[in-house]
Amino acid sequence: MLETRKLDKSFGAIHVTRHVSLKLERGERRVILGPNGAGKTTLFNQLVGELAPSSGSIHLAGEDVTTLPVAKRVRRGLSRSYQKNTLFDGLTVGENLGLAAAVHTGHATRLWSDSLSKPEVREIVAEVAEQVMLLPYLDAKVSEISYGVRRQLEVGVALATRPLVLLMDEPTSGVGPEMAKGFHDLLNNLPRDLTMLIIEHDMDLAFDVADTITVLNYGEVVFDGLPEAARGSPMLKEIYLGSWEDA
Ligand SMILES: Nc1ncnc2c1ncn2[C@@H]1O[C@H](COP(=O)(O)OP(=O)(O)OP(=O)(O)O)[C@@H](O)[C@H]1O
Repeated sequence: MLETRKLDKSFGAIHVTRHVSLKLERGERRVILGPNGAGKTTLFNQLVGELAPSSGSIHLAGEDVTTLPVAKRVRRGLSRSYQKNTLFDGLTVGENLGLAAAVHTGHATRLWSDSLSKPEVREIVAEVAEQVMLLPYLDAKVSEISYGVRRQLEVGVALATRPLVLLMDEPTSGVGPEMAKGFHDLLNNLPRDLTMLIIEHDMDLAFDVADTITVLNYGEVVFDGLPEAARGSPMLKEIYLGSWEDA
């Protein structure tokens, strides 16, 4: 469903992504782990289309999307949720979901209240709000919701485009352990055919959510396999300088 082939990225003399080849099957949930500076965000930015790779290619559902801009990738089914997501603070949770759905379904009009009343848009809002547990907050203004609920809404906005692949960059960063656990449950309850790639620093999320784990170190894939195998790997323990044992 999502594949990278020998992806490389350098910033001048700094080689940040080194021959990264990944292959995610439909419905696979993969977590990309790595210590600070391993190149996780740089890889994420290439996948979403914000950064052009120096060489190599990116494929979505069998098509080469390496040179496609962000919006075109979203239209092809590659959606992302991350802190930089622009939520509209003055609008409600439901309106934010509705606008994302309206743009995706081609119902976006100048008068956005018209767009939101379209049956197809309302249907997506109801479905997504349930998926990301936002039903109690639909009428709340974004400026009034908690940080944790914002993170749920960011995932909801990404899901409102009905993606094939959902990319997330550190979805629980800045969220306390209890809320993070709730967030992991939320991810686990998303439709099984949705392919997910999650960039993460925290190993707890990897073990709670991942079908497969990829570990980057100095821009290179140093592990690619099942969570159980990652847990027992001395090399990975070393990379994480002992923090592995806290997981
Ligand atoms: N635009 C840039 N120009 C130069 N170097 C960069 C640029 N972007 C990233 N780097 C370097 O690439 C390396 C990897 O950075 P990146 O942010 O991708 O790592 P990361 O694994 O996401 O780290 P963290 O967990 O700290 O966010 C770092 O050494 C960083 O300084």
